Amino acid sequence: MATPMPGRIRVAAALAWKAHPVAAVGAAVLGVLGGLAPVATAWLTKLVLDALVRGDGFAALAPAAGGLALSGLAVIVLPHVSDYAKAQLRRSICLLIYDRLFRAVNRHPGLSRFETPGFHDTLRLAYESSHSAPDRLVVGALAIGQAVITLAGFTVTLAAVNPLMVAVIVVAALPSVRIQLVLSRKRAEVMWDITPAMRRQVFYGDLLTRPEAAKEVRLFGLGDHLRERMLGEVRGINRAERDVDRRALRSQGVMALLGSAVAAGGLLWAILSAASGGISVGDVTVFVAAVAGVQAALTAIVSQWADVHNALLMFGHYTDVVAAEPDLPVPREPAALPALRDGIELRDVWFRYSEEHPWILRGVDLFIPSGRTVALVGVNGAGKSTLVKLLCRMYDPIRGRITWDGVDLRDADPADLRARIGAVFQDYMDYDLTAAENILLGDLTADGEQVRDAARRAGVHETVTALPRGYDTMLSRLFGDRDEQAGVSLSGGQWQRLALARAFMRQRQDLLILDEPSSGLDAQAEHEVHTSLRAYRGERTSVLISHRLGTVRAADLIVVLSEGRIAERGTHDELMAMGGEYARLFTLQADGYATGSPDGPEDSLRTTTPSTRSAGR
Ligand SMILES: Nc1ncnc2c1ncn2[C@@H]1O[C@H](COP(=O)(O)OP(=O)(O)OP(=O)(O)O)[C@@H](O)[C@H]1O
Repeated sequence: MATPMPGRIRVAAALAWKAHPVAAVGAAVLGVLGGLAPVATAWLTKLVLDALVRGDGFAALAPAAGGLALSGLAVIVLPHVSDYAKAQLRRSICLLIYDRLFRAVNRHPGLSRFETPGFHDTLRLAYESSHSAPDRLVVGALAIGQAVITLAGFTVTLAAVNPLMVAVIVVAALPSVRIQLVLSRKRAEVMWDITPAMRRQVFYGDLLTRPEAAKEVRLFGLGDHLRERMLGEVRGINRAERDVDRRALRSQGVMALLGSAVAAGGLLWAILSAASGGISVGDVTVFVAAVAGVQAALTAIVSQWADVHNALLMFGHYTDVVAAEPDLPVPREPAALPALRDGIELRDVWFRYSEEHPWILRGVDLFIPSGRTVALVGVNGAGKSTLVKLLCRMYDPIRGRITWDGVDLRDADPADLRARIGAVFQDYMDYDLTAAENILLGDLTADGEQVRDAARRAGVHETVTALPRGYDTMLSRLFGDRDEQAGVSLSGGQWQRLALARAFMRQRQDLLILDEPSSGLDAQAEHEVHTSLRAYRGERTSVLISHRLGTVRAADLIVVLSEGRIAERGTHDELMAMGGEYARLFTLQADGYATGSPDGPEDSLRTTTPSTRSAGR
């Protein structure tokens, strides 16, 4: 739910105070002095001029002249000091707000928030505006404070010379205030409306620039098509922004004309009054300064207020993200999750990604005994990866429950659960970091020996040591050392082995989840990895997903998922004897190898296998 405006102001003020109290107070004090300086200058100028006209001696003039020199100095110096304090404040707020924003993002233990477009847009706007919105809020509020002080000083000044003029200027400024507020709301609305287009623009831009996409973009000749689509988005964004700018230009132009007419009328009155002896020459100068000062202060207040208002609207995205409840409920006192003894049980588990999506799992009952290997097989979209995401508690079942030795996963802290799990997902990550860091991310507390050990087990140690800088080689074409060494990129299968090594880093793991762990490996490598995995799995509980049925035949239990339901279960021999879907698929693959069919085992599976991630690299 959106945080109300007063709440946002409170949050922004608290942020400024927390970020840098000295800079915040300094900026406020400098703002007050900066607001008073022009008024003091105008008054002192009047005093000096009137004294000169009266023919007073230097002694009588000296205090006012000295004061004038000082206030002139203040008018020149204060803005610089104030800018320094505000910049200091801005940097500190930026640091603090990034910290809070990403803490809030990390508070969501599950995935659902990241897959909700609305939240995604809010997050993006919060991130993009977080380095500017709070700063604009605080700096804008300080500028308003300063302008209010100047306004008050000049209003009193003006009232002393011509009270009617005060009323005329204020009334003339009122429509401008209203217009600025409407405009700032409109700008925030436009910003929200164009966010999806901006996301698409970034997406197309990424496709045109990312090395991963460059291959297909060239192969299919997509460059111009993608460029056009990106430009289409930019044109749409520009149109929306231009419409608001035009509105602003029209209304602000009218307001500027009105202000000039009022100022010209005032000047005429002052000159005529001075000519007829109604007011002094000093009064004319102070009057002219006051009219300009009041108008400038009102303009500053109005435009700053519009900016503050707009920043408040944008800041609302930050407060929304920070206030959002975790996507999965985490109990205050989570149940302990000791090492797995009996097993993990899914009892009548139903799941869909949202109410708009179809059911993906429909009443799954499954027991994964401790120390055993359970293989999940089934056609594309059967729900295998979804099931393992539920095991990691990336989502909670909509109905039914999953228990870990009898403890409902909903009662556990997801962090405790994940500390007990090692996993390689089908869509594992390649990190643009060094080879060692790519593995170390599996357990940040580990040392170099553990990293090498995991690499050996995943069969990637030799590959890594052969790299230009061994484990310290940057595995990135984007972030290589500019002068010395271009980054190195690995093959799909090598990346996959690194992901395996990362999963092996979890020392306390009780459950090993392998979702297509060898999809990108050559036959020899696949054989080695599976031998190594079998040895490594040892007594560990593991869940293995693979479309290559030869790799799952040794599993203690093979489960065939079909349209979210368990269609068959048993050992390889039992399922073959049953003569159902598993037997059909297995025979299809085996025949492909045996007959050397031109369709081959891989092709015969193409109706059922996913296009693996590495295949796309
Ligand atoms: N984040 C998501 N949001 C919405 N739908 C999703 C999401 N992830 C998966 N799905 C849908 O859920 C269904 C099951 O997907 P899942 O990845 O679990 O299948 P799978 O059995 O692992 O398939 P594959 O063999 O192709 O990897 C698919 O229809 C997919 O479109």
